[in-house]
Amino acid sequence: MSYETILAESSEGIGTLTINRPGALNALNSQVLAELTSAAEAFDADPEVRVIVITGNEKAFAAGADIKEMAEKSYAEVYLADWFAGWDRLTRVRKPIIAAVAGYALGGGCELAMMADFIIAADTAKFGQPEINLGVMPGMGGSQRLTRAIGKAKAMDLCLTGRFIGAEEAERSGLVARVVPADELLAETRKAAAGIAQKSLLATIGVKEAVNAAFETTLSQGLLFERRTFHAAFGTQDQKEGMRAFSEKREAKFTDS
Ligand SMILES: CC(C)=CC(=O)SCCNC(=O)CCNC(=O)[C@H](O)C(C)(C)COP(=O)(O)OP(=O)(O)OC[C@H]1O[C@@H](n2cnc3c(N)ncnc32)[C@H](O)[C@@H]1OP(=O)(O)O
Repeated sequence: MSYETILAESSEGIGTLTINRPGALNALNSQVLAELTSAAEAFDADPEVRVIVITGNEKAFAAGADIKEMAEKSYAEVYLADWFAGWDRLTRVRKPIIAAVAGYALGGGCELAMMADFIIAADTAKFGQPEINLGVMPGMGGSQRLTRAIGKAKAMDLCLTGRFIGAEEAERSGLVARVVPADELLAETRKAAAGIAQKSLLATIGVKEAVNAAFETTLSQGLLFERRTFHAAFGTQDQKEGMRAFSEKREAKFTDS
């Protein structure tokens, strides 16, 4: 499958999606939405792919939803088309997704990064929700995911002032999992992805579902979900292999069974 606004390639169990609209700082238009979500779904269905990486270029992960595409839309148009609802497709991908962010991750770009399971940021990364400067507000999850990630005070600060934060503040705030030198971003992200790709896919999907459940359920429901998912692991060959390999002091060879 070939795409115009993204590059999709896979090797060694890692599917990489690179947003490719450099002239517009990777602004997320409808075509990017359609292509990125379709490509992510294709990787999700591809047995050769075990982890997905979403990235941009050194100047921008994505400088937001495409302002020029939206500017003249009416309320009826965006409401009836349920503008941005299509991004929910990405959050239904079951395999782990890592966002590798360098440069600007603003508005929809920051929101896209937060749809990933975790973010690895270059020291050049700049995050923000500047929609307020355009007379609107976040619309791809910023008011919800940012608040859950960094708490009310900081989310209010970013969404109300529109200020940008650097990678270090983003890591301190809990938005970003790790910060790495810009020229090592892709190598470090691939290293993290390769490590995850070695694990049992049954276990990685279990982890993803359980951690995400923490945002959707009460503590007691979440703990029960975690425990039942943990119990289910004992029905897999991968649990036997993982625990035997430990006792036999060797690397486990998981078979996703
Ligand atoms: C509304 C919702 C729900 C979500 C959103 O995401 S709204 C968008 C939020 N993002 C922003 O408001 C950021 C907009 N961009 C900027 O403020 C600046 O581009 C910058 C600070 C990120 C970088 O400034 P710089 O001077 O380095 O680069 P520019 O000359 O401004 O940009 C280069 C080129 O890219 C086009 N561009 C940048 N961002 C967008 C965008 N979000 N949508 C559409 N186009 C964008 C910019 O117009 C310029 O292209 P032209 O030279 O052809 O005008």
